Amino acid sequence: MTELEQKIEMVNLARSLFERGYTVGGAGNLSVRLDENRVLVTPTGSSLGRLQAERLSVLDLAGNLLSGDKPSKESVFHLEMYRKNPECHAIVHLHSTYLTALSCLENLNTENAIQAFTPYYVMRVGTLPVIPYYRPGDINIAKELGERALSGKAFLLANHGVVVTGKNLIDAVDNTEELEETAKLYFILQGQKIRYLTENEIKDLQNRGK
Ligand SMILES: O=C(CO)COP(=O)(O)O
Repeated sequence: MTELEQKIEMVNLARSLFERGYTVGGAGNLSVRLDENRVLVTPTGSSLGRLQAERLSVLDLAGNLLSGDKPSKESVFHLEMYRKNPECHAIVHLHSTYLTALSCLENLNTENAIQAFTPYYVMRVGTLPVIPYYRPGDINIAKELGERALSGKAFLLANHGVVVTGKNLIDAVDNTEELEETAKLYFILQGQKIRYLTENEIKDLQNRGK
C-alpha cells in the first residue's frame, strides 16, 4: 500500500468506527506503522468521524513530527509500543462504551479483565490485562504499555478505555470490535451463570491459531 492509500484507509476505518458509535466527540486515536521508522497517527483533538488524509500526523519513532497536524497526546504510548514490539503494526485506542464501563469497575482481575467465554475473543485477543489509572497522555501509560507490548494484543486502561494492536489497521480495528462486543456480552450476562471456556478448549483455539 502507498502512503496515501494508508492515509485514506485510516480516514475510512475511523469514520466507520465513529458512525457505528464506537467513539464520540474527539475521543480515541489510531496509528499505523508506515515503514521501519515512520508512523501515521490521528491528530490531537480530532473527531474520528471527520479526519482528513492530508492532515494526519506522520512521526518518526523518536516522536519528531515529519508532516501533518499536531499528533494525538497518546502518540507517546503508540510509539513506545512500536519501539518495543516490531510485530505491532497498528494500534487502536478507544473510549468505547462497554470496554470503558468495564475499565471503571473495582476489583478487576488485573492479569485478565475478561475470562474467555467465546472462541473469537480467544482467537482475536486472548487476554485483557489492566493498566492502572493515569491521566490521558501521561508518560506512565507509555511505560506500562511498553513493558507489556510483547506479551499481549489488548490492554484495558483503568477508568479510561482500551488499547488494541494488530498486524495492520484493519486487523487492529477487527480485534477492537470483537473485544467491545465481548465486553457488551459480559454486561448482558451479569447475574447469569456463564459457562466459561475450559482450559482445554482455550488451548485448542490457541493451537489452531498457530
Ligand atoms: O482519546 C484520547 C485521549 O485518551 C484523545 O486524545 P487525542 O485527541 O490527543 O488523540
